Amino acid sequence: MQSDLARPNSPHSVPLAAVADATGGSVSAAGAHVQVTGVSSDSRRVRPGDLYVAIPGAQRHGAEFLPAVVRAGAVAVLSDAAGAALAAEHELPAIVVENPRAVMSIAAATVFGTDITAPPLFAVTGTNGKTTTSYLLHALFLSLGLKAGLSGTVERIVGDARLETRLSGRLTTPESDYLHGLVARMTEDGVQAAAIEVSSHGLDGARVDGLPFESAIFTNLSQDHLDVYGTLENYFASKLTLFTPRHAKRGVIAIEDEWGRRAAREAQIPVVTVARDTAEGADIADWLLHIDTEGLERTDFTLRGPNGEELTSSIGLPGAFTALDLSLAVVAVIGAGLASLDEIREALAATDGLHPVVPGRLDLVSGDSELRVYVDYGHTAASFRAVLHALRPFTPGRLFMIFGADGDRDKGKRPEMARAASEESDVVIVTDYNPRTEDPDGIRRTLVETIRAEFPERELYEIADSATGIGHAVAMAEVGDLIFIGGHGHRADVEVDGRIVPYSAREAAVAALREHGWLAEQAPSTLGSPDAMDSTRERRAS
Ligand SMILES: CC(=O)N[C@H]1[C@@H](OP(=O)(O)OP(=O)(O)OC[C@H]2O[C@@H](n3ccc(=O)[nH]c3=O)[C@H](O)[C@@H]2O)O[C@H](CO)[C@@H](O)[C@@H]1O[C@H](C)C(=O)N[C@@H](C)C(=O)N[C@H](CCC(=O)O)C(=O)O
Ligand SMILES: Nc1ncnc2c1ncn2[C@@H]1O[C@H](COP(=O)(O)OP(=O)(O)OP(=O)(O)O)[C@@H](O)[C@H]1O
Repeated sequence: MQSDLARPNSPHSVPLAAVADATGGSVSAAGAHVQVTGVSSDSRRVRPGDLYVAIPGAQRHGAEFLPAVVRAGAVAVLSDAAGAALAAEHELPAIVVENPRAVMSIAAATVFGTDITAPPLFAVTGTNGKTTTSYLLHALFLSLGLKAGLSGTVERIVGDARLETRLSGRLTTPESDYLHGLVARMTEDGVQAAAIEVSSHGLDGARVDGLPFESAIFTNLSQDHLDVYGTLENYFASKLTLFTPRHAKRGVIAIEDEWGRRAAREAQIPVVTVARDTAEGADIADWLLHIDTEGLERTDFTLRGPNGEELTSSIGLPGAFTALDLSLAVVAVIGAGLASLDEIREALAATDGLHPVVPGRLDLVSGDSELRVYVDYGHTAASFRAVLHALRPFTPGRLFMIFGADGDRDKGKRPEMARAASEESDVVIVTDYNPRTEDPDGIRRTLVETIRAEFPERELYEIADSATGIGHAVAMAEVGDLIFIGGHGHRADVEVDGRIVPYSAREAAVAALREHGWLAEQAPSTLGSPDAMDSTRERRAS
């Protein structure tokens, strides 16, 4: 596992006793003169000089990995009594606390120095749009001439350096030791502003504790993760903890439905609200977004502030919701004092709007082929609706929707996903998505039965293999049609029967487009680069 970006290159040395003081733990006598230079809760990331945080997890106790941790050069342990006893067997000094995960952020902040200095950090939470809004923030920072950072589902970015999450533990919101190390590295590398995706799991797991967020953004809330939370109310309560002084100085909240309005009412920090002028919350929003023109290539908008100030600009993505995500980013940047509206207007005007690259979200994988094919990571009913609604008006032919549902996650959301997938599309192809340890036939059955019962007129195919389903859609498609592949997004693998198997819907789509003559043969390295992709510009012989 690579971990380089989440570590400062020149770490400081901190007395173990100082970490014990900060965490309120007791340190064994052997630790009196020990110095630590890093913190890790994952044995696979331990470096010489580290304090290893041995966490009792649901699957394992981190102390099980002490032999590997010692070999990797850890010099001390922070753990509960059971972990500390095992550490003594390995002659490692230990700080003993009741709940190691709860205080890990304090240890990490003390060692990595993030309690003293950090770039302005912008947190983004919500069911849909965390990744999108984080990339829009990142693109906005860059357009303002700032050195920028990002941490999210797809990758971690520090200036020009990038690390994919599949190489760094996969979590959208990594553990606090990782995040504090990453922020320390950002400081060291001169990053001037960073966007951090914050999941509800991250909030509950104390993963963002101790990070001084200048601003916290709430995009929206809809059904997801009810396997963990039981009710939307509990899920909402988890998200809302971000909007407290413990985490953030101020907030920016989209108030397009009752969840957003409640978030604004119940937040315990000063918040500013944003809504489209057509949305339910428009009458009370501080900032109003008007969509001037929608298209597949760009969305033109005007954002009006509470004092009559205006920003007319555009975003190089389809969907009014992407303009809303950008508005949240703009208002957060202004609120945090990072730039004025005039400076943002000037920066965006210089490039005729913002042209972000959001990996795996509304990702046009067909280049300039006459058949448009999008791959997208969205895997909730709300995101299906938002995207299909945005694409429908610009699809003169048939709209193909290819999707499946996650295994081992919130089974209750599957029927609503099937509805959302079918409402505005003409052809629906249900495939396997990411079954994990669940029986994929059973997952498809729920989706297919819902569509058959509620949309009997819909042209429906059940094709287990995702690549075959994509191939089938491309083979049937004609000029004017549009294919939307929901779920896989940026991912290059899926979990089947508990095993990680390589699979890229993006590559499957490009291969099918080539096979059926929509795209000329190209070297794979040009994949996804519209300029480099030759369209056959001829109607495929059907
Ligand atoms: C429910 C949950 O979030 N669990 C997370 C939690 O697991 P856990 O506390 O049970 O830990 P464990 O696996 O028993 O391991 C105990 C300790 O041993 C350590 N260990 C483990 C193995 C090893 O070889 N060496 C080692 O040191 C672990 O780092 C950990 O410190 O801590 C682990 C270590 O960080 C995470 O990998 C694990 O995420 C699991 C895999 C997961 O799937 N989490 C998902 C639900 C999640 O957090 N998702 C959200 C995004 C949700 C969304 O919006 O879509 C996210 O932020 O990613
Ligand atoms: N404001 C929004 N409202 C509804 N859908 C949105 C919004 N912003 C983005 N989306 C769509 O939602 C889906 C998920 O987007 P994105 O990956 O940015 O969200 P996320 O919160 O990071 O999701 P995840 O936690 O699953 O990674 C995509 O289809 C994206 O186009």
